[in-house]
Amino acid sequence: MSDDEADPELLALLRQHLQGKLTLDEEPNTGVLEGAEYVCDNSIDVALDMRSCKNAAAAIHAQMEQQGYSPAKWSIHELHPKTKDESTIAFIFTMDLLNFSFWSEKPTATRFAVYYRDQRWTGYWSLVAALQRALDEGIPITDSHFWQDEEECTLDVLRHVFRSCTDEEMPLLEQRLACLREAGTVLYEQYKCHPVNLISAAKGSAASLVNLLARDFRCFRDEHRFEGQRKPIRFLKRAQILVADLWACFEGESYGAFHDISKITMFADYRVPQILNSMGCLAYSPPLDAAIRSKKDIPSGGSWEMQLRACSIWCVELIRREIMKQHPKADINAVLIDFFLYDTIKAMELEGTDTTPHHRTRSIWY
Ligand SMILES: Nc1nc2c(c(CN[C@H]3C=C[C@H](O)[C@@H]3O)cn2[C@@H]2O[C@H](COP(=O)(O)O)[C@@H](O)[C@H]2O)c(=O)[nH]1
Repeated sequence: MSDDEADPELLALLRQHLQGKLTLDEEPNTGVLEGAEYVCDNSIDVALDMRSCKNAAAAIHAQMEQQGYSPAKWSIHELHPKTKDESTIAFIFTMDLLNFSFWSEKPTATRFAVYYRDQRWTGYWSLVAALQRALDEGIPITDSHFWQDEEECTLDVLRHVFRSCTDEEMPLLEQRLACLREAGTVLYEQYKCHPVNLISAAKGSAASLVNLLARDFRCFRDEHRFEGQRKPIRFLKRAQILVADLWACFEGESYGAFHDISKITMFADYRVPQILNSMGCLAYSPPLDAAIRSKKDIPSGGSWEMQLRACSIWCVELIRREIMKQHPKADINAVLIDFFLYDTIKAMELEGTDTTPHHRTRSIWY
């Protein structure tokens, strides 16, 4: 299609709008699920196994029921903030700005770890622990003015904030500083220096908030072209998990009140594909399986990586639909299923029962 021809999807939307069927700003959508389905339908190295998805749906629902899985669980995690105010919004915004790429090839004893409250924290929890520790030490790490101050917020200060109790440094420190700088500038220029104004701008819509983050912050715009296609596929993982963390932390009230939270999909990271594969829901082609098992680097934005991310999103959506089919009254969405799967694979890792390794992609997207 030549550049001067309008996008057929846009034409369809405008036609519906003109026919009064759709008020554009009433039905915001992120496009993540549609993109995931498209890539999944065109994947040859990752496939969904429907029988395993059905079995997984039954098992996940039963365990979530048994554990009373709900948004309230989020605040129970000992490192997550407990107050329900603007400082918590700033904490969650900072956390999900930097919520990426903690994996290490080193063994547990020497991998990057943060020592805080008498414990060694690794992975995602090392991020949360480091932010809490910085605040305890009087470093305004969640303040966007600090992020913009090149005298105060230097790479060395960030090295101190994320200092490890081993010899390994936190991965991608320079990229993390760049994310803080960019976010500080955008918040200063467009949102009166505080992410609470982003939430207000979204007017209670989860999809709108995700779209605002992707539109205004380059470091949240997690979208990539699949096999040279013209239109990028949107994963928006950190934008989505930011909205989900707000929703869970505030238990769907106040700053976490989103009428369309069901529009948020699974967060395409490196942990949930791992458990979906170990449950038989995701199957890999022999070359991809071999690459993952031998912990080879899977390049960000490559076909394999996009198939892994998209099929994981679509797989969780099919599991969610199956749960709703088996239990029409279940109060479950993709966010809660995702949180449950992440926590489950982390528990399996702690017990040493996590069988296949997760895929290794180093990027700022997840
Ligand atoms: N899909 C998905 N990805 C998640 C999380 C979380 C933590 N969420 C907490 C909040 C509520 C939940 O109950 C969790 O307790 C982190 N990650 C991602 O995983 C990777 C870190 O892995 P590891 O290095 O092993 O800790 C990294 O890409 C990080 O961005 C999640 O929930 N879902």
